[in-house]
Amino acid sequence: MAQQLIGFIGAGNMANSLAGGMIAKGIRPARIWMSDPSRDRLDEVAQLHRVHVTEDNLEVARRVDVLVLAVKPQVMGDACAVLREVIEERQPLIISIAAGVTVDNLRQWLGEAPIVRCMPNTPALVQAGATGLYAADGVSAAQKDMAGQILGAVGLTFWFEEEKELDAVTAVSGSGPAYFFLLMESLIDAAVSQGLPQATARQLVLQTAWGAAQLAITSEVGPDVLRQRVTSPGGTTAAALGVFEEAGFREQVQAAVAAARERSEELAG
Ligand SMILES: NC(=O)C1=CN([C@@H]2O[C@H](COP(=O)(O)OP(=O)(O)OC[C@H]3O[C@@H](n4cnc5c(N)ncnc54)[C@H](O)[C@@H]3O)[C@@H](O)[C@H]2O)C=CC1
Ligand SMILES: O=C(O)[C@@H]1CCC=N1
Repeated sequence: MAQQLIGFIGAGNMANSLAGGMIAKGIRPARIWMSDPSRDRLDEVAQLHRVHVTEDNLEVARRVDVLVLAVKPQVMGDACAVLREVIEERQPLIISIAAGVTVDNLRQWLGEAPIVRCMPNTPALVQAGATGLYAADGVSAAQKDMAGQILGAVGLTFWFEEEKELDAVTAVSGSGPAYFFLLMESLIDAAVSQGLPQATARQLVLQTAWGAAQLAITSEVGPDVLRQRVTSPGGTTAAALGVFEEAGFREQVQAAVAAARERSEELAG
C-alpha cells in the first residue's frame, strides 16, 4: 500500500469507521481525503481524524489512487455521474461499500474502471470488522492486494468469487452488528426490569457479549457446544432458552436474514 492516497466520497458512519481503523493501524491521516456536502460533518471528521476534508467530490477523485465510494445506495448514481470523466481519465481503484450496488450499476455510472465491491461493517472502527470482497474483471492482482490491505487494516477479509454472494454477506455481517446490538439493548432492558441498576446492567451485558464472542472465537468447539456447556439440565439457562425456542427465535433469525438479503437484491434494482 506504500504511500498511496486514499479518498472517501461520503464522510458518514462507515467512512469514519474505516478511516478511524486505518489510522489506528498506522496509516498517516495525511494520506486520507474525505468529501461530503455536509460542512458540519467534515468539521467533525477533520477534528476527529485530522484527515484532509473538502465539500468537492471531484477534488478527492483528482488526487487519490484509491477511491472508496461510501455514500448511501440511493445517491450513488448521482455521486458517480459527476466523477465519471475524472475516473475514466485517471483510473483510480474504485472500492464501493454500498449495499446492493452492483458492479454493473457502477460501470453504468462511472464508465470503465477497476472496481472492487465490498461489504464491511461498523466494528471496523475498532479494527474488529468483517468484510466480504469481490473483484470485478479488470482488477489487477496488485489492486486486489491493495483493497485487501485497506480493508484488512480494520478486520478480517474474505474474498468471494461470485458477486451475488455479497447479498448474503450484507445480510449476515454487514447488518449483523445491529442484530447483536438489539440483543444487548433487550438484555439491558430485561436486567433493569429485574431490578438491577442501569449502569451495572449495561456493564454486565456488554462484558457478557464480549466474553461470549471471545470464547466462541478462541474455542475449538462451535457455539452449539458452548451453549450446551452453559445449560445445566433443569437449570436457569434451560428455562430461558425454552422461552426463546418456543417463540420461534431461530425461525425469526432465518426470516430476518432473508429479509435483509432480499432488500440487498432490491437495492441492486
Ligand atoms: N452503516 C453500516 O453498518 C454499513 C453501511 N454500508 C454502506 O455504506 C454506505 C454509507 O453508509 P453510512 O456510512 O451508514 O451512511 P451515512 O449516512 O452515515 O453516510 C453517508 C454520507 O454521505 C454523504 N453524502 C450524501 N450525498 C453525497 C454526495 N453526493 N457526495 C458525497 N457525500 C454525500 C452524507 O452527507 C453522509 O455524510 C452505504 O452505501 C451503506 O450501504 C456498508 C456496510 C455497513
Ligand atoms: O442497513 C444498510 O443498508 C447498511 C448495509 C449493511 C449495514 N448497513
